[in-house]
Amino acid sequence: MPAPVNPFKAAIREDRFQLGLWVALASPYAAEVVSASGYDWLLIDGEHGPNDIPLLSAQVQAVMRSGSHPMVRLPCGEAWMIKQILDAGAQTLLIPMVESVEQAKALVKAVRYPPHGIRGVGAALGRASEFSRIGDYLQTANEQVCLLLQIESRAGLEALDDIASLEGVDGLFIGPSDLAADMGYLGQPGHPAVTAAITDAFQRIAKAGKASGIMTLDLGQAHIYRSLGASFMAIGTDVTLLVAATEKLRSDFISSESGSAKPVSGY
Ligand SMILES: O=C(O)C(=O)C[C@H](O)[C@@H](O)CO
Repeated sequence: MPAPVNPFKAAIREDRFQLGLWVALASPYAAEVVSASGYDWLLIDGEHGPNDIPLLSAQVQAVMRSGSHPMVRLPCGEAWMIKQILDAGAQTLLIPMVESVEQAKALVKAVRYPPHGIRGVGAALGRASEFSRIGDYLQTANEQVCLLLQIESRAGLEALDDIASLEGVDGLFIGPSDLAADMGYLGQPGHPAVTAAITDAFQRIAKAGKASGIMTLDLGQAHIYRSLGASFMAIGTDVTLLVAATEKLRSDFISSESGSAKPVSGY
């Protein structure tokens, strides 16, 4: 019995667009709630969400029961973190702030078993092999791991062609917020200079035959990125959606109250 097929990796290989959502509440319960909302993938954010490996693993577990595919962003590309989260059952990893082909080569090795990599052999203890019930896991796991690297600085853009050309790199995700910051446009991910850099990056990623990913909270920008050829894209986050929905509900109630009603306390 082989390792489970990675549906996200299969989809981007067949150039089927994948729509995603950012999950940063660091709650398996909240991740499970969102996982039934119909998104192709959910990014479980270990970089900006207050997550550790056990919590990331619990969210992977919660999401796997739904139709969404869990994509885990680690805080950085440490081989021991990669080993633990792959053994815990994650199949798709997003690694932030990749800025050199040497860094990318090390990450490809970290997600692969020898002789093609350095991933430690211990999945028999983890959900990845269904706790050793998948007999052929070691021989079939490499093919089902999807490695996505973040290009989000001028150095990353400089190294993009070499990184994209690497066998074992399945896609590149452009981080518009950090790229804007590095380019001198902190807080302006939609700045024309940033969009121009993203456009060029998408063209180079496509030329290398790899998938291109991005995220935005602005639907207008999302359609621009789609027109530029984004293969996978997140269009919101659980945190910002929760803030917006709760504040709107309160505001709607207050504005819908008739003048005679006793005012709600606190406003
Ligand atoms: O640089 C970016 O943009 C990203 O990598 C995405 C952000 O980290 C995400 O947290 C939304 O702000």
